[in-house]
Amino acid sequence: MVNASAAAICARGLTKDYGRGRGVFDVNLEVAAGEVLGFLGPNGAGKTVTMRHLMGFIKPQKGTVEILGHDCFRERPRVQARLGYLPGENVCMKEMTARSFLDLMAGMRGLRDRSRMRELVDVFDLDLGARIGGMSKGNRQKVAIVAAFMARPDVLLLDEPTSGLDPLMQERFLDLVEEERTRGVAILLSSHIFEEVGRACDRVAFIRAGRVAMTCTMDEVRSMRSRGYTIEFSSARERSRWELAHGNEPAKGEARGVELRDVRDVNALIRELSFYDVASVTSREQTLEELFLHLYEGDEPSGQR
Ligand SMILES: Nc1ncnc2c1ncn2[C@@H]1O[C@H](COP(=O)(O)OP(=O)(O)OP(=O)(O)O)[C@@H](O)[C@H]1O
Repeated sequence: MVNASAAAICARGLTKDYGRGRGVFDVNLEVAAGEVLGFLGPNGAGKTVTMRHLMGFIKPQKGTVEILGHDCFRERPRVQARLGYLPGENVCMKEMTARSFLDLMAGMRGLRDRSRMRELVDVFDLDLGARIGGMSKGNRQKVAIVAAFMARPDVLLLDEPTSGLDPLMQERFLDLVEEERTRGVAILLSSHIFEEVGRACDRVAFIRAGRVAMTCTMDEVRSMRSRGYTIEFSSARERSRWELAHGNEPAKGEARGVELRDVRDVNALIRELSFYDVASVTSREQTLEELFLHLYEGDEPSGQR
């Protein structure tokens, strides 16, 4: 079990400038034991560079990166002995079978107890006799997952972990993350899949152009989310009346529905609708994707109603 007192994963002021605006700049991250931090951001934002620093592969230009209180670069063997890393790019050796690759990785880690490896092979329905080079992307990803989790690490760095997995295997993977979190593991999970982050993570850090633009808890995310409403008027004429009152050109045809996004004040909406003949109102919560879209697009948050 991990010591729960200090942050298990900690980056402070992490900077690596590759020139022309590429790299990571003054990145601060903390993940506690038993916590899953989602790491979201567009392509090239700096997620993998940050993870590779945490793995001790790269020396920070400025700032510090520590895992379980140890400097990731200077104390690399000590740090790596306690963490599991699932790289975004799969680097399994192609000529080996899954069994020989996992045996090699276990040997390198000095892992004697192979019971967890066998459990994970069963969970992910992995064919140990298959040659890695002949595997599908998803099956290669399963090999990498078993390799990352089999030593029961205290810290997990997961770079786009479900890429290539089918929906059933994605489910199993998310169950595994939950199990590890309950065991007290600190987990940093980078992803482009908002739904996955919403399900698996306690907090989310959003990185853009190498800088952490926002960090918040999933509870904060939930309270920031607005709701969308679909109003179905009793007739197309009634819908046109609504559109005109809102300065919109009424749509032609017989459609009776109107979509409203980002509704903050539901009472104001209900009061307004009382002047119309409404057939039905249905509501929908803004998705995590819609909430963060402005960060992807580089815009300011869209005006809230
Ligand atoms: N060794 C390197 N030399 C020069 N530039 C690099 C190097 N490694 C990464 N970069 C640049 O740093 C930036 C961040 O890359 P990174 O791989 O961390 O993005 P990412 O957030 O993981 O993106 P993706 O979602 O596409 O995987 C990119 O502009 C990338 O081109």
